Amino acid sequence: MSQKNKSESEEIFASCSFPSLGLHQTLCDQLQDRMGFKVPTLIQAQAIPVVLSGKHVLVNAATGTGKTIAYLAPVIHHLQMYDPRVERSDGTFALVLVPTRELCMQVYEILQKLLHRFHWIVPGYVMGGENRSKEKARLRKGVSILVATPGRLLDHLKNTASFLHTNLRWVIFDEADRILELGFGKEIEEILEFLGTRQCETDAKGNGASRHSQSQRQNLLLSATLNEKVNNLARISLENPVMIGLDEKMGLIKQAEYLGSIGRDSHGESELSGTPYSCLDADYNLPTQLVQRFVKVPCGSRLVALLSVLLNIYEMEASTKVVVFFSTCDAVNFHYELISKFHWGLDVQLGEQKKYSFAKCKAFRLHGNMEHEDRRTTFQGFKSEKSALLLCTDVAARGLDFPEVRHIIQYDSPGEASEYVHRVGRSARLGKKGDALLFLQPVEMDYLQDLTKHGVVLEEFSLLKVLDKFLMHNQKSQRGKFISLEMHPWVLSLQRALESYITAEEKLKKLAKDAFCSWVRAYTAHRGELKRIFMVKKLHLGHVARSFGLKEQPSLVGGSFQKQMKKRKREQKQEGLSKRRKVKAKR
Ligand SMILES: Nc1ncnc2c1ncn2[C@@H]1O[C@H](COP(=O)(O)OP(=O)(O)OP(=O)(O)O)[C@@H](O)[C@H]1O
Repeated sequence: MSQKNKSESEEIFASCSFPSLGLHQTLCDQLQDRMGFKVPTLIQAQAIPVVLSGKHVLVNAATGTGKTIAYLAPVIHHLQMYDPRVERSDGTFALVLVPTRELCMQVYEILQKLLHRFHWIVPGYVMGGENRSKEKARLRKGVSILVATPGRLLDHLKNTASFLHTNLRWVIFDEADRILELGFGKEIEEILEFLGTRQCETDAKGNGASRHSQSQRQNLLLSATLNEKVNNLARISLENPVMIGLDEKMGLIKQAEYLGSIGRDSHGESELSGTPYSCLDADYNLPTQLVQRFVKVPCGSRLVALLSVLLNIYEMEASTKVVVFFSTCDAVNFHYELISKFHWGLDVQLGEQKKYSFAKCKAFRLHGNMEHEDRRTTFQGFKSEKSALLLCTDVAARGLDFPEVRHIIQYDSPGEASEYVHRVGRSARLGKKGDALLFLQPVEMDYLQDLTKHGVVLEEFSLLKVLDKFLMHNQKSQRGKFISLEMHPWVLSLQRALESYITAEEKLKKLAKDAFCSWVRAYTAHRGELKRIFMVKKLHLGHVARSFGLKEQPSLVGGSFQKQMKKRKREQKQEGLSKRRKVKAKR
């Protein structure tokens, strides 16, 4: 092992074994034989003993560091030791709340593997999009460890009388920040109300006597980023939590501040010793081996730049996995259709015909407007391919563990810096290499400062070098001489080819127009501080249209769009008015 690899793996893996953390031998064998995990990751080594001890825990650690096992293993350890053995009729002992359906499936699949030798502990899931009656039937039979998305869980808590949770001992919020950002805050409050906030209040309410006296409630909260909403959830749900994985460089003062910020007394019973700490300034945890770059591209050349970057990646590495993030479902649909169908034939000197295909591998798409079953197939398909391209919205940004993703391209910028962190976190997992590339237009460069505020620093990627590679024979003498990207011969000819192709393909043209409209709408929806950077006023809509391969100016495309924009403005005005009225009324 080279020195570099050695130190990288030392940063990820601990120098102890799973049994030494206190886990049952059969479970350790299962981790090794079934999952191939020989030693724990650092975060697992820190978290497992604490979770085993029964304390409430807040885990804040970089993406891809093994948080899932850090909570599942201790829960299974305890459950498999219950005497009498847990039975289906005992209902649910552990509840794992996750933000998305894909993450729900992912955690459930890991659970299935871990429980292979503990057949009496039954895993299960409930999530939006699934058949309610089938879920009801499963809950009626009994599920020992339940993975759930918040909306559907609440639905069952309210409407499925046979859902037994009087033995509930663990409530785990995985990707807590995302759950809250997706607007599930209200559902979470209601869920906590149903289940009792921190203690085993269900027993106190006399909802059923337990065969298992161990049922003292333990809540766990896991998040790769911390923010005010997560702090609030921590405040409501955790009792004297132990902080794990928070930034080592921060000292005790920061911990105390953090504990203060979530309303805990740092001199009280909170566990402060021995664990690394907090990122009050919302500095984000990013894998150190991740190479992060940005590319500055004028709006009208964005599509050509994206295709060229993809072409370059697959020419350099015949087999690799790439994820490209877009801001809207329509944009994903358009680019997916284009990339799957468009091949560019170019007459090269000597009469040769070179055909460029921009995805030399299987392409997938994933977004929230897809049918549930299609989402599931994409998720599994992209996971199992060795070389593949995934075009997606932020539905794929959190928690999903796609093995071996090397490149993350953020074609549309992510908005909040925390979203940036989660998107790039789909690569460079567990010490593996990763390259992240963020597309920015010249008018958006201030976004880099916003990232810098959170400790994220990006280097510039030289797109011209990539474009020069594709120069035709007769243009090669001019290599390195094009200063303006828009005038680069490769850009000009590819753009022309794209525009003719899209104009000729009715279906694609329609997709391009829809994508154009929704893209501009999404651009207007940037929040707070970011509005100053991503300003529609600064955009040249004709150039935006070019970035969807449209020759027509937006006025031709935008009849319905203009109407929608007007409607939106009216609605915003109305909202503003009613808010102001409410404020007045309060006063
Ligand atoms: N001890 C281990 N040894 C080897 N691989 C491991 C170990 N623990 C976890 N992994 C693998 O590491 C990858 C990342 O794990 P996981 O998805 O739990 O990370 P995470 O911290 O939850 O990431 P995110 O914040 O993005 O959700 C997975 O592929 C998992 O199978």
